[in-house]
Amino acid sequence: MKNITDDNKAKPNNERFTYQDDEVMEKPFDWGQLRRLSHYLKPYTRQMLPIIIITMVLGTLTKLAIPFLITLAIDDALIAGNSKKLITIVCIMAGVYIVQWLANNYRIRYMNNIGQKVIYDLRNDLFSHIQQLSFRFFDKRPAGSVLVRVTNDVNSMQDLFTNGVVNVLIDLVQLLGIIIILLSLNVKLGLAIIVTVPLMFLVSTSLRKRIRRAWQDVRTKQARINSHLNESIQGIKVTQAFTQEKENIDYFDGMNDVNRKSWNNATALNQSFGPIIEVTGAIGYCILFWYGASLVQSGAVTIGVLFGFATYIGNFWEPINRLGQMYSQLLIAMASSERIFEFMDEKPNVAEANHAVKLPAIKGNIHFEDIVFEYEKDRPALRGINLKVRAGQSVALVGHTGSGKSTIINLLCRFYDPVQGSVILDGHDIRDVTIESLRSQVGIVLQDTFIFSGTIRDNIRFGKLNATDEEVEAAAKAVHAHDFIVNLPQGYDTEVQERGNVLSMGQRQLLSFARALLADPRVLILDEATASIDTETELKIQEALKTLLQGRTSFIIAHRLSTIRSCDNIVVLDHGRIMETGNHDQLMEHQGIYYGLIQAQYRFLSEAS
Ligand SMILES: Nc1ncnc2c1ncn2[C@@H]1O[C@H](COP(=O)(O)OP(=O)(O)OP(=O)(O)O)[C@@H](O)[C@H]1O
Repeated sequence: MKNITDDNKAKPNNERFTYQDDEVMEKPFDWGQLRRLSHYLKPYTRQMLPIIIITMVLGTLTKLAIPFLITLAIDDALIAGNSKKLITIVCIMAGVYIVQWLANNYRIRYMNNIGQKVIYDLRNDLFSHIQQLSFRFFDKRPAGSVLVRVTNDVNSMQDLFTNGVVNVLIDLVQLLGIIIILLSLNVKLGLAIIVTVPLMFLVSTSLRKRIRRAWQDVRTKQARINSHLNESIQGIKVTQAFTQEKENIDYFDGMNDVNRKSWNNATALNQSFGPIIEVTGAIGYCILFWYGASLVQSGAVTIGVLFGFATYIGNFWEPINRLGQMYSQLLIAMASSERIFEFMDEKPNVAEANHAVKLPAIKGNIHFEDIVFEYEKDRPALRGINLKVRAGQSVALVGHTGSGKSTIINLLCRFYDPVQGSVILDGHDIRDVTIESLRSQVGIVLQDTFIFSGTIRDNIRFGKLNATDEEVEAAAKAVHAHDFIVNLPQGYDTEVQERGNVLSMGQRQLLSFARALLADPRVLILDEATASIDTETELKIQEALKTLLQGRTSFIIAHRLSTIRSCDNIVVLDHGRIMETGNHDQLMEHQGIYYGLIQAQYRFLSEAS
């Protein structure tokens, strides 16, 4: 195992974890955030209020009644030797306990239900918001860190919403009731005991800040573990292929250990609340029996009142203790809510303009006008791109790796906005139209075909959710996917998993063709779509593509130049600039970069064979 200290244990070669999770550590307690959280309770307040009030009144009254009944039982029944009265009081006490139990039981069940609804709303809001965020947001974050916020962070709100809020109200009312009763039973004795409360608050306040930081630290460490876990599982093939399992295990062990220590630290601090309450409670009892005994001797209070006091004090520390615990819970929830709202406040970089209109059915005329684009400041990925594409034309984008081919496509789909210039589609600047109406008319088959968990049929239907089974099969047949699908154990109903592990690369690409065909877009983008299909399948695909591309504006990024020969226009990119345009014959005649690329590919193929 690596010899690493706690502070840097999880850090070796770990730049990928230095994302914003570390930045929330030093923020002060934010009441605005608490208010914001309370908005989630708002829709249920009307429903909740009567129940809370009734159960609160019942719970408080019954709680306060017991010590009072004990005082009566001792002074008026036991000492006075009135057994009939004693039986009556005991029966009333039993009734009071039953009412108390029923009220609490109902409240807990009811609040659990409301709490779950709030969590459901919060999680849905967060998920919906994340769905709207732009590629830039995901470029900056490992998938695991996003995952943690939707799962762990939302979960940690559970306690706050299920019982926390109501318990605080009940405890505060109970506390107030007990203080009033203690003072009305005997002012001096009451004051002597209540005086211990500020002492307790003083000590516990100093703990609060540390506890809050400790829980934030736990969340950060957990987020790192989840991020790493996510990467490890996604990259397991690479890890095993490079026999890096041991390295990975050691690395994980380091993170896991740091997480354990961070958790221990937070819970230890949390636990220190309990003893503070106990010690203060013990001081209260000492005062009661020391000072109370002298009051009994002088006849200022009865023995019954002293016992009543003792029971009230028991009940007095209980809500204070719970309030302390609740405070810790609140701090945990605050740490998580900061992280949740940080995402919620994230604005999509590619935002829909207020004046955005629905893009009408397009023909597919596209104009890239003086485009400059950079992913990172001062590192342009595209410079001065001017390109006109007529409706129905097929355009091939070629160039060395990193020359900007995919970036052009990213701008056309409005995954990013250009730093300068505009993309004009049928006379509309694409920033002036709704994103949904734009993307629904631009189909894309990405290099990295993503297969969702579900059936093959569902995966094809992703292109058009209301497509009939016949339409799904027709699309599959058109791209020659039907044959392999019907040979699967359950045909179109075969379940595939995330990343499509039961399918070969070629099969996945065929599925994504079917998906794109079903969507029937006016503009179709194929990003290296034929790169991993064998020669026989490729011939089939070429046939299908002819039909698929018919009458659509299409962009094809293919490294194998043989596949784009028949394109109407070939655009050669280099370092983010357009260097040449023309059809195959024109560019070959020109003997420029394209010619060089073709020569190089021929040389490579003949050397390989
Ligand atoms: N998300 C990103 N964040 C930062 N830089 C990026 C990002 N995506 C691409 N780049 C950079 O932008 C430049 C153009 O990348 P692009 O993906 O468009 O190239 P490409 O021609 O499609 O390459 P390839 O043929 O390898 O797919 C490259 O220098 C690349 O490193």
